[in-house]
Amino acid sequence: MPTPTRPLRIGTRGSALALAQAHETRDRLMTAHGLPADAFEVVAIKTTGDRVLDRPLKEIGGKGLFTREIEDALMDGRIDIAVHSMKDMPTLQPNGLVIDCLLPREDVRDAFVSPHVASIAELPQGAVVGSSSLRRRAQLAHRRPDLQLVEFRGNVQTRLQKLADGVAVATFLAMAGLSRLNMRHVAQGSIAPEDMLPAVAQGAIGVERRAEDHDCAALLSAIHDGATGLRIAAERAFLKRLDGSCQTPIAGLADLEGDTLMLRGEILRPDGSEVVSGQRQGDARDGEAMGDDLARELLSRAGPGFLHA
Ligand SMILES: NCc1[nH]cc(CCC(=O)O)c1CC(=O)O
Repeated sequence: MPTPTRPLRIGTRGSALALAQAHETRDRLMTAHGLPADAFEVVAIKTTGDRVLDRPLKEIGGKGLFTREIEDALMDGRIDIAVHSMKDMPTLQPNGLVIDCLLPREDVRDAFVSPHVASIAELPQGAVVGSSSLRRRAQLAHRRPDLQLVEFRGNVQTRLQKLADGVAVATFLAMAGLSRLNMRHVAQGSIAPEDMLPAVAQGAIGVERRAEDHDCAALLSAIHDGATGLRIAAERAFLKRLDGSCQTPIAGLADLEGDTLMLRGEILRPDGSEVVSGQRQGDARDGEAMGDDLARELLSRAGPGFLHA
């Protein structure tokens, strides 16, 4: 809890997007509780994922590449809360930490980004596309096996520079990240979920705290978005059953209409040669069971070895 003598320390990664997300969290807390900006302090923390830029993420391996150091700081009391892209979060939090505060979700779609080409359909035969996301690579390879995929890591500016340098003719980014950076204009367009199902929890920000920190729990409950919470719970239950390692292309999206939740999910072979997809619809309160059940269905239809072949 912020006091006149000690501001509430908000931990996050140091990237422009992470800082924008931390500031959004701070602004929502200020508004909800009538607190001044100096009741908060944003603390930037470097993670392994930020440090190692010369290798594909799947090679560095391990879960929580972008989160471990931040969770350590939270457990040690060096920060009071941590702001995360839920897309990057492992499905289980370490003992003693909880995420029960989700901010209202941004645009869930992927953006098609290219200086020269308007859409996936208009990419010339054999064009070079940059992406380090296993999901996006597999989805694209499935739809356009002719395209050539190259690894593309780094922050948004780095990736745009690579496009300007001609390393690739197009890439993909989350619309949510571009929106939060006021950079939607760099996208040629957004891709409908029917054409490219987003990553589980894409566009959602979660705020993590120590489980026993009841002051922070009370502070955060005022900015929790219930609808986002229900959607993310269903999507992450789906992911958890699949035990989405970083090696597995998985996509999932839940939508809410009133009390009805619709969940779509898919798993792919990394080379895009096969996709298994399905959906569930039901009462939003059963979202986690739906996610688990859909994952079981996809696993059994895919057969043994699909995810790790
Ligand atoms: N894996 C990196 C990452 N984690 C969250 C976002 C974007 C913001 C979001 O999805 O909430 C991104 C970058 C991207 O996919 O373009």
